[in-house]
Amino acid sequence: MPDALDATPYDALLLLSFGGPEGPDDVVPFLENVTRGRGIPKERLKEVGQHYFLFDGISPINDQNRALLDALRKDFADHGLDLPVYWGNRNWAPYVTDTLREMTADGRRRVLVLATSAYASYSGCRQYREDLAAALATLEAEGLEPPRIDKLRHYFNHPGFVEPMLEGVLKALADLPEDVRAGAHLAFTTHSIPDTAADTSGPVEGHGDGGAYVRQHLDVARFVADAVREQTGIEHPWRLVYQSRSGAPHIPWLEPDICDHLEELHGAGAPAVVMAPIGFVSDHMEVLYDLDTEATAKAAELGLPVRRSATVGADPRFAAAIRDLVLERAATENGRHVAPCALGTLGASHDVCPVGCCPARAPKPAAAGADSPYA
Ligand SMILES: CC1=C(CCC(=O)O)c2cc3nc(cc4[nH]c(cc5[nH]c(cc1n2)c(C)c5CCC(=O)O)c(CCC(=O)O)c4C)C(CCC(=O)O)=C3C
Ligand SMILES: [Fe+2]
Repeated sequence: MPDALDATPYDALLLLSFGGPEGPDDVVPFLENVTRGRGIPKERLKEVGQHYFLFDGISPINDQNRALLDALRKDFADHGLDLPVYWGNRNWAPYVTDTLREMTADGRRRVLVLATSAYASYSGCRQYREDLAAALATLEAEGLEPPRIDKLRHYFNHPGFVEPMLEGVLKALADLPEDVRAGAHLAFTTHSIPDTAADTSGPVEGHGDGGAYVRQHLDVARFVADAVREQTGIEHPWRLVYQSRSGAPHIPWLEPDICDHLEELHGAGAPAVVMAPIGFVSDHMEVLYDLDTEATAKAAELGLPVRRSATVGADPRFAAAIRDLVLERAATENGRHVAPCALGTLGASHDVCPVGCCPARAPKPAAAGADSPYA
């Protein structure tokens, strides 16, 4: 047995995720949960419902989170880190409020949160902090004393997130027919978000110049493309593109869309494309439908060979990265400095979201940040 690791002052980790339907009857109530008050056109909702029905109404995201929980528990146990791991979601059971109620009953007082979004943005960060604040308010209204909550820093550039991704891109390239491999383009993809949300993502100092969301993705994309060149000796042209746009058509969202990009590359004579979903932590519905179904069909129609590289999922290196981040944060809370791990040029992200980070359209209380109403 290695020496026991210690996450004091933290006494639990909460995996906080999106949630997804687990059968046909869940699809409509799930979509209602997701879109409450968010102004998504009815047409878009019908369309997205069809994506889920194509897969028997089952989102892969819940099983992927169960696999990640197993990987985290195994990694912690193997390394003598005695830290219980819980799971709660925004939009489907187990709901985060219920999980926090259970954690309160179990006597947990200091909780660290791991969100299944790696980058800064309202949808990927502050909205989860709002969910936590709403859960805390509910529990307080029930007369309970819920734990104090902190959130782990963004891990988009942690080696345990980036290295499996790089390996996936190399594998996808190797899987292309040899005659088109050397000329293949890399299309790094992430979730499109409204331009205004992108521009105000991350801390206030970076607003107005494109924002942290795009900057962070570009840094990862460049790092991976450079590493591919170092390992293969071939310079593959690359671009950051977007997928899964929703919202009304007159509102600008990040572009180009992956399907338009494939068309453009084909028109320009590209012989093959690797689609690398660097914005996603696991192969959830956006990856299975928007890339593996829609974009892959588009490529087939064009006669363009494509491969889709793997997401990090429950890779043991990712679980190890989370252990590293937990211990890093615990050390900081104890007044000790440890050099934070980060690849690329941006350095490690902040531990505590500053005031004004990734603002909402309509301000709401958000926990686990400098503007949290909770201690
Ligand atoms: C940045 C971002 C991530 C982070 C990346 C990450 O965390 O991985 C993410 C994750 C996810 N989004 C998901 C599903 C949906 N997102 C929607 C809607 C929206 N997402 C947005 C952004 C993001 N979304 C935005 C700006 C909207 C518009 C409405 C709004 O402003 O809130 C809608 C409504 C229908 C539609 O319009 O698509 C659905 C069904 C699932 C579950 C998939 C599964 O079931 O496997 C996951 C993990
Ligand atoms: Fe989404």
